Amino acid sequence: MQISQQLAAQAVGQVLGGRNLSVALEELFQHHRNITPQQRATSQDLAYGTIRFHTRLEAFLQQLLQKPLTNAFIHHLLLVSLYQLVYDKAGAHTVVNQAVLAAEKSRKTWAKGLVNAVLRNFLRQREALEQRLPDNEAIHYSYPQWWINKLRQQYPDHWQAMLEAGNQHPPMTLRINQRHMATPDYLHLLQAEGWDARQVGEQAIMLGKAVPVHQLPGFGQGHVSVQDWGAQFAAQELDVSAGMRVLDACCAPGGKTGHILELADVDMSAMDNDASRLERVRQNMERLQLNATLVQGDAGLPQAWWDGVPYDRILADVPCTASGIVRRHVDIKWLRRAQDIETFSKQQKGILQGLWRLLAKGGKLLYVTCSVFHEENRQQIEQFLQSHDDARLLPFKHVELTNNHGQLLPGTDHDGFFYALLQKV
Ligand SMILES: C[S@@+](CC[C@H](N)C(=O)[O-])C[C@H]1O[C@@H](n2cnc3c(N)ncnc32)[C@H](O)[C@@H]1O
Repeated sequence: MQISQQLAAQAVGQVLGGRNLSVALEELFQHHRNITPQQRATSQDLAYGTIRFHTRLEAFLQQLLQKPLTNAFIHHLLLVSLYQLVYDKAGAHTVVNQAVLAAEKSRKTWAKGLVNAVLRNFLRQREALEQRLPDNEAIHYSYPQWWINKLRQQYPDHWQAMLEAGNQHPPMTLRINQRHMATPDYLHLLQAEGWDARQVGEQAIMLGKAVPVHQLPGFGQGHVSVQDWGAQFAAQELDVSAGMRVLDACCAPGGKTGHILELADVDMSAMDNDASRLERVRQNMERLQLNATLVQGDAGLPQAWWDGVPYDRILADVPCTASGIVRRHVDIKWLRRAQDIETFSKQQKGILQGLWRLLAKGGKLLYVTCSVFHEENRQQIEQFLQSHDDARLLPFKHVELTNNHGQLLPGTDHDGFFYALLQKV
């Protein structure tokens, strides 16, 4: 556990310094190639959990320190250990002993005693410390205050549930490749092997417990992919049929590209501006045994890559704040700044306008974000409709989208997404 606490503490430090969590962890694992898969998984769990509840853990720690702690590693090691003591199932004494050993390795003579004292004090006074936590929303929910304020203002009836949904462990949801197998058949196969699984959507099965993908029956043969149920609405709403010319703009890593191609034999162009992410699309198409023409380019500047033939369907899964998927990308809470919303919103506007010109008359464009902020979603579409007489908004197939004007609120069964289906008239 000690090495996992140590790596998690380093990763937490990097995220609080502005780095992406998965990149930070990957780099640490590269430097510690001898750790076991179990230690790797534990490091990841501890880093994710500590980042998820950072504000609350910091508030506990501040009550336990007599003077400010200047050593960043020890500070983050204490946060990770507190996370374990508050939220994790590991035994309290093991957590403390291992943290003390990790502190000893830092070669600071004072650190061992301090870590021991802080964590044991926490165990002794836990209830009192909990009661003395400041009555403050940012600490209660563990989100930046600007984020809480924005959700409260935009979702007066749902903001608390949305904040709490973002602090849950995300479910692992599968998409069954209809070209290979019907969803109920794959579910029977899983259940016959004793898996805890249930069907949640037409092609979606949710697992009771996350597993490494290579353990999924038929993963290598392309029978199944991992994709949140809410993300699976995209291919279904796009309303594709055989022979259509389809553009999946902003496609990488190709989750939705694969789904569209599983549903219909379309002529698919999959584009993204990031070459390394396009490579992942290529690998995914290979695994699924599907064909797409991969294009590298800027979706907002189609003159550089478009061949001039209009598309029947366009999927615009635009870059966004990702505020609807914080339970999967916990670092987003701390990496985003309020002003990023405007930057994304401008970029989204440019992409939407650029792509609209490529759509055939009568064709449909599905605009998608994994955000819950109105500026990127309903306000973006309202402005687009005001400035484009040739665009009309179409109704959805999914009642979950109809209920909330295209905004899928994050909940137990899916992440938060926004959808708008536009037709060129
Ligand atoms: C939300 S992700 C797409 C997820 C993908 N549709 C899927 O379902 O797997 C957004 C993608 O947009 C790409 N991107 C960002 N800005 C872009 C631009 N100006 N032109 C094209 N792609 C862009 C990013 O590289 C990223 O892969």
